[in-house]
Amino acid sequence: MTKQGVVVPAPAEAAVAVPPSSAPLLPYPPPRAAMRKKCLQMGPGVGGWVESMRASSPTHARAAAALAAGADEDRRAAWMVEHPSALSKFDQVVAASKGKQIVVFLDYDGTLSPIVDDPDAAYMSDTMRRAVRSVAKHFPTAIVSGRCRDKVFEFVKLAELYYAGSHGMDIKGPAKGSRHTRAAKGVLFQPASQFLPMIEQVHESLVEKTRSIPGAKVENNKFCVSVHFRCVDEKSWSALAETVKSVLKEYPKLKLTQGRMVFEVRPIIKWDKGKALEFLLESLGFADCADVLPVYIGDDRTDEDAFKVLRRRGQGVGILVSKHPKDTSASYSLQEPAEVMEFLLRLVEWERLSKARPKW
Ligand SMILES: O=P(O)(O)OC[C@H]1O[C@H](O[C@H]2O[C@H](CO)[C@@H](O)[C@H](O)[C@H]2O)[C@H](O)[C@@H](O)[C@@H]1O
Repeated sequence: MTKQGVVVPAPAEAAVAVPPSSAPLLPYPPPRAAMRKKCLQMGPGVGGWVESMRASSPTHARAAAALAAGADEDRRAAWMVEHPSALSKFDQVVAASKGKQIVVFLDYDGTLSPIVDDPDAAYMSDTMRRAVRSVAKHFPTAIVSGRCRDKVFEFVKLAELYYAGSHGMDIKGPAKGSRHTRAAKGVLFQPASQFLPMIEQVHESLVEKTRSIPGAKVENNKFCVSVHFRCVDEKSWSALAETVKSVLKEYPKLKLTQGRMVFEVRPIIKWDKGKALEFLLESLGFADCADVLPVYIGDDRTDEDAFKVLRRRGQGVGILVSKHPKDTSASYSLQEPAEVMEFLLRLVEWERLSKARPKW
């Protein structure tokens, strides 16, 4: 690794299952569900990948739910006890922030924008943008996304936020200062910069090799590459998995993880959304600080790295956006982006009111 901006060597990340911690992280958290790491490394054969692709498909989730409607209801109710709605438990969530600075971390796809077939058309609504802008007026706020940083900025269009693109491998401070953040125009951290030429290469190769698979879409996210299969016929999934696997054989310094109907090709450095969260807290002056409450909202497997960091620090609120029960290290849940917006607006309103309240 070169010295500039790079502090992380590139050892292979072990695909070990993380044992669930039984220790409570917040004074109030609901018990944590057992966590199973679902990161796909080079290990599983194509069969395992296809099984995992199926598991991430909403059609399959619905079919499974229809088959076991009763059992599913029970499962969901039990899951909601462990991961209650951050809206219905709003008072509990904000009670944890007493005397602390809230810092807000937001994933983009599936959290601020609804999931759509075309990744280039995953627009955020103006009302959501207004909600995020209001949040940023009151709290330091960061967008943490798997997307290329420039691309996610094009969608969000708010200069007062921190942005961590490429799953946290490309971090930039706000171009415009706010009451909570001073403008920190430059790039703050790019731990995978030496992988840029390799990512370019693998992107080209994946585009070329998947061309014959209808619906496959390869997206260059600068320090990582996404291979989408949302629009690929299920009959071609194993061909796609086989193709991706064969391309990656040539790149032992890259690893494969899976998101929502997408393969994510990433450098094997030990850097993820969780590390980005810690880096940003440090940049904001909250390293090893008890007076901060990070609130992280995300919907994807890659957001689990951030939820785990909050668990480990025993500090903060992890909120998973999901309609269905999922293994997660988050403490709370919200069903969809519309609920995320409601939560953000309530947070702003609560902050306004608490400032207006006399301090006895
Ligand atoms: O970390 P995120 O901001 O959630 O980014 C993760 C991936 O999001 C995008 O893909 C997902 O959203 C698309 C648009 O709704 C959808 O078509 C796709 O199936 C989802 O996986 C983005 O296109 C990827 O590059 C990101 O890695």
